[in-house]
Amino acid sequence: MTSPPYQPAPRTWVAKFRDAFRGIYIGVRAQSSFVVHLITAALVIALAAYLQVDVIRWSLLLLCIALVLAAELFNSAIEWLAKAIDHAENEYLRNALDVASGAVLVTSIGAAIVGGLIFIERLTAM
Ligand SMILES: Nc1ncnc2c1ncn2[C@@H]1O[C@H](COP(=O)(O)OP(=O)(O)OP(=O)(O)O)[C@@H](O)[C@H]1O
Repeated sequence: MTSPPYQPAPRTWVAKFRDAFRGIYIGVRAQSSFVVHLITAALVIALAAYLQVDVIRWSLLLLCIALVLAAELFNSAIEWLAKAIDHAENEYLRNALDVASGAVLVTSIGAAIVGGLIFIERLTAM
């Protein structure tokens, strides 16, 4: 027997933001690798402050951090969906989960390259 379709009540903007922050909280809690990303982000911010990078480089570094964290949140969302769809082994879910992990890897490599270029340029100019 299938359940009737769930129809959420219309939400206020406050409720939309509350749900979005709830999503961030759940996404962070579900991903053990978030700790690594947060520690890396803190180190990048500390190094950028120490090296006094300019506003353009600050923007690039913060954008990279946001991209990696957003990719992790999407990865977490797909993991929750996968759990809802099937608890048995499923080749399609395996592909979806691996593609989502690949997306996190791609953004992390890109962020590492951008951060590396910015810090190497600043350090060699000192
Ligand atoms: N239902 C399934 N059917 C087939 N393969 C699966 C299934 N669930 C998970 N997997 C495989 O196991 C891997 C890890 O699954 P999952 O991402 O849920 O675990 P995790 O330890 O929470 O991962 P992460 O370290 O990204 O948090 C997936 O990338 C996928 O290859």
